[in-house]
Amino acid sequence: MAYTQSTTFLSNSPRFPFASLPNPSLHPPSVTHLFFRPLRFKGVSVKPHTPLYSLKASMAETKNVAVDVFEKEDLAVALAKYVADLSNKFTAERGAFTVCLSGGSLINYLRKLLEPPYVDSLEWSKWHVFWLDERVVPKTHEDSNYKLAFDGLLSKVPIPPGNVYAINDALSAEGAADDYETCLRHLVKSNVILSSASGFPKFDLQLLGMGPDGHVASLFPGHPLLQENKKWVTFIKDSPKPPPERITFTFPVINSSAYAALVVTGSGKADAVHSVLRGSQNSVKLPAALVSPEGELKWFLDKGAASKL
Ligand SMILES: O=C1O[C@H](COP(=O)(O)O)[C@@H](O)[C@H](O)[C@H]1O
Repeated sequence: MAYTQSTTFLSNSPRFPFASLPNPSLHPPSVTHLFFRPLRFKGVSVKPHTPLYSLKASMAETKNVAVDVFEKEDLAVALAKYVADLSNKFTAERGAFTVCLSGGSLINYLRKLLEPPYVDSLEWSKWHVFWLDERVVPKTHEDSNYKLAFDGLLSKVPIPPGNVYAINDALSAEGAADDYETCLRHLVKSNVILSSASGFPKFDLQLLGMGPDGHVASLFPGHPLLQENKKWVTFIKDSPKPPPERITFTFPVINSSAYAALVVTGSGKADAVHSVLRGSQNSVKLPAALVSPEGELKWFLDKGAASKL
């Protein structure tokens, strides 16, 4: 017998040494465990892209949240499939796929897109790539989110250069934010980016990371920018994480997207993950808890990030 769905097996298995396996009786009513996926054992590795376990969370503001926990390598496989499926869906439906990247660890987790079957089969020419946030540094600087994505992904796939919308690095933070918003408004007018009923741009997919403090894009805990509800793109000059000057999408833009994924790994983020997914309704919300897209939100966690759930 190579399969099991028993939580007892998982708890006892040396391969899956969860200190705190999800226990439905411990959860607030807002988070319910749906099921444990079948896992193979006896020397056979976990099926590619099979989550170790999945949670379904219905957070206050978000109707549709899924949380999958993976071995690190499986996370990259699953994320590639998720992005590829959405690329296929949107390119078939409307001949374009608008995808927004974050910086940080996310880019490395997209690496499987550079392998078969995706590298040769995706309609890269129909991709339009944007950034949720960018540091106000030259594009050649080590801190540049553009450089990170270019070196790790974009330079290796045939996306037309004109479809890669980098932030203007010759401008001040304020100027670059205004310039990027103008660019987005133009692309909404020309129907490259769809428009949501609320009037904000509706990207097909936004790929977010989360810092150990719970920040997403360049929206940091307790910062007044969390309340910005008019601008599409704004700037920050006092980012608690260096470099201090950045531009960032605002929450109304993040939350207008059709699909959003939060890719979070490492035990250093376990407290923030716990606060976002298990925090009480009355507690102060970390920025990641304010991610609430019109469409679907999916969390990709590794065991470390999920270790306090
Ligand atoms: O500064 C930033 O940090 C976040 C999180 O990065 P990670 O390395 O902890 O995953 C990232 O999503 C954001 O784009 C970046 O500017």
